Amino acid sequence: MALHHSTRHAIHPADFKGYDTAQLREHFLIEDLFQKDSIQLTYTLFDRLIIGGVQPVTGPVRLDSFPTLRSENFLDRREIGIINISADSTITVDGEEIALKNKEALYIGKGVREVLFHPAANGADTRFYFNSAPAHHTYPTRKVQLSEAETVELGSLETSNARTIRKVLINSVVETCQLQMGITELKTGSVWNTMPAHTHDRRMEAYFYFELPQDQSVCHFMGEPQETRHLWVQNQQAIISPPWSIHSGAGTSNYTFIWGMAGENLDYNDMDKVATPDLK
Ligand SMILES: O=C(O)C(=O)C[C@H](O)C(=O)CO
Ligand SMILES: [Zn+2]
Repeated sequence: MALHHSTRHAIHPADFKGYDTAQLREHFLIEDLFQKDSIQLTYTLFDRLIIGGVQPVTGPVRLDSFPTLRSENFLDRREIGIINISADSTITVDGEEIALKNKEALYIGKGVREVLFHPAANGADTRFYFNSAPAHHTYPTRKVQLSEAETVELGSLETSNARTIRKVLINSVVETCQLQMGITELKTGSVWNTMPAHTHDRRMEAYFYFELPQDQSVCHFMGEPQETRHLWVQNQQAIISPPWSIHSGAGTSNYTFIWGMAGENLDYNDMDKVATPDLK
């Protein structure tokens, strides 16, 4: 089976305070999301979100179940949101072929039996990033184009945080049980995402950084607002953000990232913002 999985446990913020660099990276950074012809996934016990990457090269890659799920099919009790971060390609959902251009998203509801990720027809590099959460209702499979996303412009060049937030899988656009996903693009010259920072105790979140130019990195900040730590993140790596943690980063250049959330509600604006001078 071309699927590699690992589990990350939920961490108490009092323990988090004592972690050194290696422990922070072991528990919160996902470094290896793409391997030829396989699915690489991390099952986190924060809201049981699965964070994964698929890189089909020589043929289709099937989204198989794995022992942790104890279900016949991956989506027997789950929903999934997939974003194409590469060349135009296709995904087959129970026999129906769906074409996805770069940055287009696909929501697949609970109960689908077979999902196949196909390499691009012209042999171009093909990569899909996905988040999956437990689901208790079946909502229809739906492709979402970037033009359909709820889009907001935030920040400014003066504060180095001018960015476009595209809420792609959000309840004003598509029905989901608990998943929300979107794409935030930093403008040239802007480096700070999610500043002012926030927490949302009702939801955990994952950030996947990409389109980071070669030799550039993002310094990601996490932790309770008065007890923050940082991790250096490279292109196409992801961070698990517990509900009690801020999630904000500054790059050595601009970049793009996909955010995904699961938890208690579907209210994107349910955030506890932290005034920047209060961060420690
Ligand atoms: O740059 C931002 O601000 C974001 O993209 C924020 C995320 O969407 C988020 O943290 C949602 O809770
Ligand atoms: Zn957030």
